[in-house]
Amino acid sequence: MRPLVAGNWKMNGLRAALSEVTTLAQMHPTPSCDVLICPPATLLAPMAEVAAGTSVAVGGQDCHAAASGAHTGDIAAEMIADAGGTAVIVGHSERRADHGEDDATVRAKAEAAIRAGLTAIICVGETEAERDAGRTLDVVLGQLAGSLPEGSLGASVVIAYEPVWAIGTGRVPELSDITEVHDALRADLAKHMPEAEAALVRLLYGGSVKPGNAAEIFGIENVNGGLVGGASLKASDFGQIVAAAG
Ligand SMILES: O=C(CO)COP(=O)(O)O
Repeated sequence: MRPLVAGNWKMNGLRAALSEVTTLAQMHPTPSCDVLICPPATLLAPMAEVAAGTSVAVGGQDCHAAASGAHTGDIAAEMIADAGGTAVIVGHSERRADHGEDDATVRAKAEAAIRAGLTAIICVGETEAERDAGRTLDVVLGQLAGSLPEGSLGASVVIAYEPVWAIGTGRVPELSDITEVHDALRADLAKHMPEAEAALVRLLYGGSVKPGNAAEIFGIENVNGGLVGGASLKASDFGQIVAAAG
């Protein structure tokens, strides 16, 4: 399966940062993975213009479930597509925590993404307390069951496993722990869609992915790429991570 290496810029990036995309595309004109950057909404359209015709695709970090309407401050999946985006992250733990998004909300957003023709990158992941209580698989598989739209096709969804305690902390699970969760996700997907579709779903790992650890993480069988935060902001770092997926 062709890996996907996605960068989540979170609430970082002014227009001057668009040059990072040009640099990244020059570093990797023909990467052996799909490359995606999800900038803040203000940069979606200009980044899509800069990235047009290059190896870099552009996506959103969140969308509303509705296609339009009285939802001040929100953006619709259709708007992301209209701005030139091809994917959107939904259910990131920062959205779940900061905005009280539950699985049903995340599912509705994923449905909206698919409706708009975007790839829905659905995030799941346990907190440190949940891991310490031995509940990692319960939590992650529960979020998967609750957040995945009914009848999803494998190519239209991506699952990102992001342990909350590994995000922005420099702490990464043992490779055996990542393996366990990704194997469980892969097996569980077949309960939610036909096996041929489940086999097409890419499973990303996210949480403190850096140039120095990307190759070993991407080497795990059911890890099909990464969702990268801090290390996606600079092409010099992100380009190394893209290379590690090759
Ligand atoms: O949350 C993440 C990506 O969505 C991971 O962030 P970091 O790579 O900064 O840990």
